[in-house]
Order: sequence, then C-alpha cells, then structure tokens
Amino acid sequence: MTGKDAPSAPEVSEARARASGGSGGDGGGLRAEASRGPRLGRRHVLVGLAGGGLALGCPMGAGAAQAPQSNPATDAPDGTGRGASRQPFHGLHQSGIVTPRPASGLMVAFDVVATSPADLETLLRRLTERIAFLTTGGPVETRDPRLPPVDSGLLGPVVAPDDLTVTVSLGASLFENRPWLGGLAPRRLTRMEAFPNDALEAGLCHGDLALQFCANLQDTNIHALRDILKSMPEFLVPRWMQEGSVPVVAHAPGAPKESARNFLGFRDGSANPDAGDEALMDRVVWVGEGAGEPGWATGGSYQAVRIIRNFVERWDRTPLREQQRIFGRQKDSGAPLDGRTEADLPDYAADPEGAVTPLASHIRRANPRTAEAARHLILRRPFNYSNGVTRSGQLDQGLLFIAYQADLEAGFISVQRALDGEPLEEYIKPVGGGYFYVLPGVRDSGDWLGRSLIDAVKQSQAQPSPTPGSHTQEG
Ligand SMILES: C=CC1=C(C)c2cc3[nH]c(cc4nc(cc5[nH]c(cc1n2)c(C)c5CCC(=O)O)C(CCC(=O)O)=C4C)c(C)c3C=C
Ligand SMILES: [Fe+2]
Repeated sequence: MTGKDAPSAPEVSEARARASGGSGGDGGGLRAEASRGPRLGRRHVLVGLAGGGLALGCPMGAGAAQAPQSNPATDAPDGTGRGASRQPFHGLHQSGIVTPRPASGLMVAFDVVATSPADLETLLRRLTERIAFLTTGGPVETRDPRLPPVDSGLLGPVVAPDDLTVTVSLGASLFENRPWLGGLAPRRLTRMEAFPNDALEAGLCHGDLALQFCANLQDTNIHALRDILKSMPEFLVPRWMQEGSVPVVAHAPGAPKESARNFLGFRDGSANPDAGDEALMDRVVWVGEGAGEPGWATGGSYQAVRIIRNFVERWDRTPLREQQRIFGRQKDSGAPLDGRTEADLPDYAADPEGAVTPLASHIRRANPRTAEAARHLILRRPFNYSNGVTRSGQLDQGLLFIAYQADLEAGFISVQRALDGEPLEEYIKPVGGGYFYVLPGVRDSGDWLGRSLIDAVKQSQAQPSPTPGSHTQEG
C-alpha cells in the first residue's frame, strides 16, 4: 500500500501548475476521441446473475437451508473474462458494486483541489468522459511525436475495456471543507473513527474522493488510473492507494460456483447477500428515495474501505481446529461447522451455547442470523493484497476489505462493533481505509457523475441565504 500525509500547500499549487499546461498535462485529445470515439458495440457482458434469491440473515430454519449457489460479487473469477468484454457504464447505479468481481482491484483515495462549484463540476464531467471511454475501449489518438503521447501506451494502441469498472465515491472531508456543499452531505457520511483493534496510519486513511478500479488485468487498472490523473492533474492529488487481487478458480460446468480464498486460506464471500437479487440489493445496498438522505443521493451507496493487515506467519502456525473455530467455517470446503457444503446455512438455533459454532466466531458475531441481524446486512467485495515485506521482516499481506450498504451505521459500523474483541483480532490489524459515498449512476450519454449534486448546489445558491442556525438538507 502506498500513502502519504495530506498535501501541503506547495503540493497543491504544484498540482494546479501541472494543470495549466505543463508538458505532460493535456489529455484533451483523448477526451475529444472519447466523445467522437470509435466505439465498440454497446454489448454488455454480464455474467452469472443466477441465484437462489434466498433472503439471508433471517432466523434460521432446520439444517438443509442453503445460500444461493452463485453470487457475482464474491464468486471466484473463472478467468473467462477477455480484454474485449465490458461492463455497462450507464445505469441507475454505478458499476463495480453488484458487478461480477474480476481478478484485480485497486482503491485510490484523493485530495480534491476544487474551490468552487464550477471546479467540482468540471472535475466530475471530465471523470465521466474518461471513465466512459476507458470502460468502452477503442483506439488511442496518435499525434505529432514531438509532443508527449496522448496515452501512456500501457495497453498498446487500442485500449481494451477488459471488464473495467471505475466506481466514484466522495468522502466526508469534501463536504466539510467547502461551505457551498454544506447541508448536502449524505446524512450518515462521517470520517472513519478508529475501532479498538485499529492501528490506523494517517497517510492511509480518508480522502475527499475515492476511485475503485476493477478489471481482469492489473495493467488495465493502472492504465485507467494514469489516464485519469493525466486528464485532471489540477483537481486530483493521490493520497493513498492499495492494489488487490482475487484468485482465479476454474469453474466446472454445472457445479456450484465457489468463493475465492483470502490470504488466511478460507473461502471469503460464502454468506454474502446475493448481488444478483435486485430486490435484496435495493434493500441492502442502494439508497432509495425516502431513506432520509438528500434527494441528490438517491441511487448511491455507502462504501466502507478497510486495509486490514493479516499476521500470516502467526496464522500459519495456528492449529487447523483453532483456525476453523475462529471463523466458524471449515477451511477446505468453506462449509459452516455444522454443514457439509459452502452453501449450507449454519443452524444457530440448534446450537444456542455455541458448542459447534463458537459464539465468538467471526461469522456468528458478524451475523447471528436473528431477525434483528437482517437489518445489518452488507455486501462485501474484498481483494487480497500483498505489499512485500515490513521493516521488521514480516510479510505485509492482508485484505482490502470493501463493503457496500444503504446505511453505514446499520451496516459496516454495527457489524464492526459486533466484531470488536473477536478472537480473529489476534491475527489482524486494520491500518487504513475510509468511508465514502458512491455517487448515483450515470443514466445516459447526456448525464454525468454527480450531476444531481451539482444541480442541488446550484439550487441552494439560488435561494436567499439561510438565517444563522438554519440549515438546508435538500438536494
Ligand atoms: C465489519 C465487517 C467485516 C470485517 C471488517 C471483516 C473482516 C474480515 N473477514 C475475513 C474473513 C471472513 N469473513 C467471513 C464472513 C463475514 N465477514 C463479515 C464481515 C466482516 N469481515 C460478514 C458480515 C460475514 C458473513 C457472516 C455470515 O453471514 O455468516 C468469512 C466466512 C465466509 C463468508 O461468508 O464470507 C471469512 C472467511 C477476514 C480475513 C477479515 C479481515 C482480515
Ligand atoms: Fe469477515
């Protein structure tokens, strides 16, 4: 992982200077290319939205209950994604959340240099253009070799979409430091506070804006990041980033899909709510009208990001029985301790004292499967990371944990509180991350990311200024 402290004033002005036409800066050719762009067809490759539609988190019945056989958000990628396959860019919601999770992930948080609504609008419109092009693909413009090339060239002369998604979200600090955005912040968006087991590093936390890149190949994500940075250096200063990956697992036809393994060797994602179940996602993930949020935020989602280091050397010396009791699942199959297959649901009602599945196990604390627990469901979309070696000679590996929910407090924050003090803490250390609000989707080619927010800013500026103490909450 890489990060740094918040930008100093000279850094920010350097970012501005880069903007005003420094040698590498332009990207204008690429932007023009995107709008007139030779586009591949709008065929959208959507895989595996099958699923049992079983509501998770409800009180458990008798033993034979099963989770859905397939879950796009957490099934292991099967490696069939090709460079030419793409994910849709337009829709009510942004891609990259219920989208099938590909093998490579990259989370980058930025400080935003935007001092006026017009700056923010320009940034968001440019982001929209670039993401629309990058997720669609096409040839890059060539130009006079005395000039820097339009594109970094990492993907060659034709940019392949490679299932790329770029998901844009905003942090609380963006709203706090700009009076013209005051009153428009999503109601539950806060700065991430440390939990008891955390050892947060300042340079790996928070941010005004975050981008989650997902693609089949790592290079596709890096290419997209470099394109975006080159296209708007005056607005975006990277603050921290973390890459991650998911192991590709060949999928046998007809067999249930398997969840990918994390770096502790356990299948991760088995009990995730089914991302292919739209009604469930509307309840668990997406902010709907009437949720008490500003109107502009409808169609968005809260994103909780955590960089969680795993003490893998210690874990590898821990007996298998202990590992399984810590998670509450079997290591080989991913089945619950009272089950046979990964899709089986644990029957806690039949095990009130935790004789089979310890009450303190990770899965039982995270979701005790009571009626109340159904309120706290979250959609997890994690990636494994490996950052080399620490200064003290240990492997720096862990989980880039990313979760989506319609209500941050009822979702991630409540679940994390329930996990505080769990036995797994002996083996993990959260070191970074942040809370962000995912913007609503871009509906069509006339729309752009954050349009509803900027419209709300314009409306609030058109109103007579509020009397001291009063406070606008619309958007
Ligand atoms: C606050 C939310 C969670 C954090 C942080 C978290 C960290 C974390 N998890 C694993 C590994 C596994 N987690 C599993 C299940 C699971 N985890 C959470 C939440 C957080 N995990 C939930 C809600 C659940 C589902 C519980 C259920 O409904 O039964 C599992 C089991 C398989 C699965 O369902 O995914 C594993 C394994 C690690 C390694 C980790 C931090 C490093
Ligand atoms: Fe977990």
